[in-house]
Amino acid sequence: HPARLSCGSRVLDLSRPHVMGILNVTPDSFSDGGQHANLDAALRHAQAMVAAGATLIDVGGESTRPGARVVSPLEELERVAPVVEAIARELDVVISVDTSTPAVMREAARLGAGMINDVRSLARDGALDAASDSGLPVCLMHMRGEPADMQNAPRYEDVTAEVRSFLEARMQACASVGIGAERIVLDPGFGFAKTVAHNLSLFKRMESLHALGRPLLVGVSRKSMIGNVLGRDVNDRLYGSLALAALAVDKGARILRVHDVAQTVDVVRMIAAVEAAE
Ligand SMILES: Nc1nc2[nH]c(SCC(=O)O)nc2c(=O)[nH]1
Repeated sequence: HPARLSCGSRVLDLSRPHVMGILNVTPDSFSDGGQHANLDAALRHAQAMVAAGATLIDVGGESTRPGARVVSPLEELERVAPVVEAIARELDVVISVDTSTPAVMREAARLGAGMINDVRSLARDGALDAASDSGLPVCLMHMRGEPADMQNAPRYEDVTAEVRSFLEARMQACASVGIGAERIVLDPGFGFAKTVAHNLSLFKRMESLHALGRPLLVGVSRKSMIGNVLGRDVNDRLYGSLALAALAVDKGARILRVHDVAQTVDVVRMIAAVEAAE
């Protein structure tokens, strides 16, 4: 696949792996300061991740963790818009907006976002049109149901085959509103409507998704698939996250969505050094 992804005013060279830093602007990730303090803290966090080598920052205003409560579009917009505007003004980085809400997609694109990252693959009313109108690239991710119920005994015959056909179908939905394949990034959706066994099998077989001909984004950082295997809680999953980051790059993933940017950048750099050797 052509490795250049045009992200608004910037171009990402996806012939090599990139690290996407996670910037949660949900209340549970906020300090208890006021809105301004939180905006300042968010901008400083983004700045640190860019300094550490992140070439994308993923700004999310709605927690999509299992059981997360629903956020109103207005509330989500009030959290996300100021942060996108500040990063677009202050930093040289591709801003990905992690949202399923059409109004948030439109406003973020207007404020300088360079990519739409929708865990619901543009399923909500108006999302396909909002993404199409934005002109931005879109990450399509596999998920079933909603965070409130997606982990209730998910079942698959062949999880990788079903994820692949889901993503294929969403690519066709995108094509039907003029979002060409060249604007698509694909994501298996680790941790969304999947058991640990499903996640590990999907990870092992993720290379079959290359048949769809689009770059892969992988988000496994600090997730429960690591916690379950290692028996570690969320703040002790760095080593497991780095192991999977290395494996994902080895399997051809081109965007790694992570919390621990500096550490993951070192993993990517070591792999690049080996690949560049004689
Ligand atoms: N594209 C994409 N977006 C995401 N947003 C989250 S939120 C849950 C968490 O970080 O634990 N995960 C993902 C992911 O895996 N892929």
